Amino acid sequence: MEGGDHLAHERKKAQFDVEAMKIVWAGSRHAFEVSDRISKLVASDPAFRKDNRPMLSRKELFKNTLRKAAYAWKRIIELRLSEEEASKLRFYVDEPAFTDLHWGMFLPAIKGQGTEEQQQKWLPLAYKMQIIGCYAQTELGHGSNSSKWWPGGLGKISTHAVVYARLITDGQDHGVHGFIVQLRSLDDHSPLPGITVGDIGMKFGNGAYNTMDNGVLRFDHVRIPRDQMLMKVSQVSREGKYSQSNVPRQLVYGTMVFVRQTIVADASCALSRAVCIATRYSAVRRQFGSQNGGPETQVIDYKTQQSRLFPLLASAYAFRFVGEWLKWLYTDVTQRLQANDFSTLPEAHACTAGLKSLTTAATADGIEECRKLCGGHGYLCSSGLPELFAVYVPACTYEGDNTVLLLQVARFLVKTLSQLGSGKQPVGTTAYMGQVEHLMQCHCNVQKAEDWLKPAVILEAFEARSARMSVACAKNLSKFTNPEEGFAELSGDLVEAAIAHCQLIIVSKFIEKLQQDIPGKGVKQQLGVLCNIYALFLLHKHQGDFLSTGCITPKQAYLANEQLRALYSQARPNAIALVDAFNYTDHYLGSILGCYDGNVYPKLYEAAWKDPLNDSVVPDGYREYIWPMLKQQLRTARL
Ligand SMILES: CCCCCCCC/C=C\CCCCCCCCCCCCCCCC(=O)SCCNC(=O)CCNC(=O)[C@H](O)C(C)(C)COP(=O)(O)OP(=O)(O)OC[C@H]1O[C@@H](n2cnc3c(N)ncnc32)[C@H](O)[C@@H]1OP(=O)(O)O
Ligand SMILES: Cc1cc2nc3c(=O)[nH]c(=O)nc-3n(C[C@H](O)[C@H](O)[C@H](O)COP(=O)(O)OP(=O)(O)OC[C@H]3O[C@@H](n4cnc5c(N)ncnc54)[C@H](O)[C@@H]3O)c2cc1C
Repeated sequence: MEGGDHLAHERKKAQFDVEAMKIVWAGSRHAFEVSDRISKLVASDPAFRKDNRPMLSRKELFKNTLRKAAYAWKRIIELRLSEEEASKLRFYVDEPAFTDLHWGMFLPAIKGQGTEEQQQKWLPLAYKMQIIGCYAQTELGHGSNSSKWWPGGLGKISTHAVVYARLITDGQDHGVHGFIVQLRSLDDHSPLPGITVGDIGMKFGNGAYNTMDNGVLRFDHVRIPRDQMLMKVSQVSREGKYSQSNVPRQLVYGTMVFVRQTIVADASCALSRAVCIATRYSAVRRQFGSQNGGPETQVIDYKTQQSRLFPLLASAYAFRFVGEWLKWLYTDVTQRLQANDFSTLPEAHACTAGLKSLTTAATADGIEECRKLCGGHGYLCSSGLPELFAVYVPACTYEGDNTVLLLQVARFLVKTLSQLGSGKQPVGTTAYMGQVEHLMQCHCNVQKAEDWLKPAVILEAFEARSARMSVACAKNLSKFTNPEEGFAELSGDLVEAAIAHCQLIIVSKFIEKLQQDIPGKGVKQQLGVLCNIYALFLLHKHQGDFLSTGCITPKQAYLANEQLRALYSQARPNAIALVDAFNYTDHYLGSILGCYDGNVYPKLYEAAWKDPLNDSVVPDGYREYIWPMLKQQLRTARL
């Protein structure tokens, strides 16, 4: 079967308005229109070709990224793109570059930690890209103060960096502060005196994150002008006197709150991309199961395929909505900070850290699962999945190792519980802790499988599990005379309690989304199915927690699984339409297996012949190495 839409029969099965779902996914009609327009702009411009990335050497790859970045910037200026449009352009160009750190961390660090005066001096230069900055926090060896190691953009391109270093005045160590440091000459790009800087070397996977110049940086007696210390949080006077503003010191880490929030939104994009590929391919692929000489079974109809794929589809939507909410939370906390209200900063930190950890871990695992769901073809670069995995997986490490971040959440939970005694009522995502007495003894009253479809039932089960796990940790911690020793000893349990809390946040935000007015035929109903799949999949996966804390009975766990199977059957006819709703172009997906028309096999065949190895019938090296070997064996055989 050549040409045409090979997935048309699947698209006809949809029980909801796909166009309306596209708007829900994008966040608003305006966001959809911007995204749609920019994705087509990028897809139709050959300058943004990316299918050759895995074939290029590091130097070619990097130069190509510089070309794309310069070209993208030129187009942004020519087309007078807004900030929203420019960041969509970056998204669809789909290539990590030094510009990410410039726009995503260098600029926000100056905005968040610089004084008005500092912002006036540096931001215009940065906005016009007359200087290029990076974010230099991580060290080669922890606390060694020897070398910065890892900052993206540092290796070869940045002219400036926000460097995090200890401030010592009059022999007194005031802790870590941010400093704007010029690294390279603006004339010939050579490192300034006393500065050693370079790339740290090739990273995991071909193409992938190797478009980025992660760098190493050393200073030898480098003098930083006093007014280049970011001074919103604390200051050093001309006389060398150190003082602090009336704001919490934690604001020094504010850039991380911002970036972690964007990483959660990105997780839904990376996961939905992998899921789109695996879902379309699962509908195209037929394997075994033919009856009475009919066609073989589409692999998407195997229950095992559904039980691996549909929770990932549901997770992509769940991460989308929690990402939307997190953006709102971040905007809210930023407005409060501007009004000197710092009360919600700890919660914003805990939410961004915990959700970054959960969503990136699930997305990295999910991409790999999608590769397996595509069988052997998933391992081909032309499936798009190997590069997606390689480029995505460091998200589990950068912006804070995921386990370290969960420990931050655990500290926040323990602190919240300890404050209950003093009558402080928890708010926001920890409000449920205010009902801790009820949650410690409540009984789930599910009696039949459909009872698991009630949002209140699901919420109470997740709240009770989270509260009971946190309370158990707090009780165990109180047995230690040294709290830090206790925290270290119980860190495994604390991480699990933090995971339970963050899963509750994601489930509850999905449920809240469904309480909104959602237009479009069948759209809300499909989202309801996905929400229940997400919650019951988690419940099934973590049933050990739910059972051991006594939140549900074994019979109720069994009923949850029964309901989950029924939900998979409901999702099945809508699966292709649910991934179409992401509105990804074939260029962005970068995958033959996931192409919109499902015409997979001719495209795979054609792509194979484009591989450089197939440029000649006899490969380079044959004459040199193989032919003499064959000749030798022929001679031996004749003897
Ligand atoms: C080719 C095409 C190009 C196209 C171009 C087009 C042009 C583009 C135009 C527009 C484009 C726009 C694009 C934008 C793209 C954006 C993408 C951004 C991508 C970013 C990629 C990310 C790269 C990665 C960067 C990094 O990794 S940076 C390094 C990050 N490091 C960490 O995260 C370290 C983790 N460790 C911690 O977080 C530790 O907590 C700490 C901060 C190091 C502190 O540790 P310490 O031990 O000193 O303290 P703690 O005990 O941990 O905490 C003390 C108290 O502070 C509280 N706390 C901690 N952290 C925070 C925080 N972040 N916020 C608030 N509070 C915090 C903590 O709770 C403690 O409180 P207490 O009350 O208990 O005392
Ligand atoms: C692709 C990429 C891009 C990056 N970009 C930048 C950048 O632009 N700027 C920048 O400054 N940095 C950047 N980084 C560095 C990144 O932020 C760090 O790698 C990350 O914060 C983890 O720190 P680490 O490497 O020191 O890991 P470590 O802290 O050494 O972690 C190693 C292991 O120890 C465990 N561990 C560590 N501490 C604890 C603890 N307290 N309790 C329990 N377990 C613990 C961790 O869970 C992990 O398993 C980047 C990293 C990568 C991979």
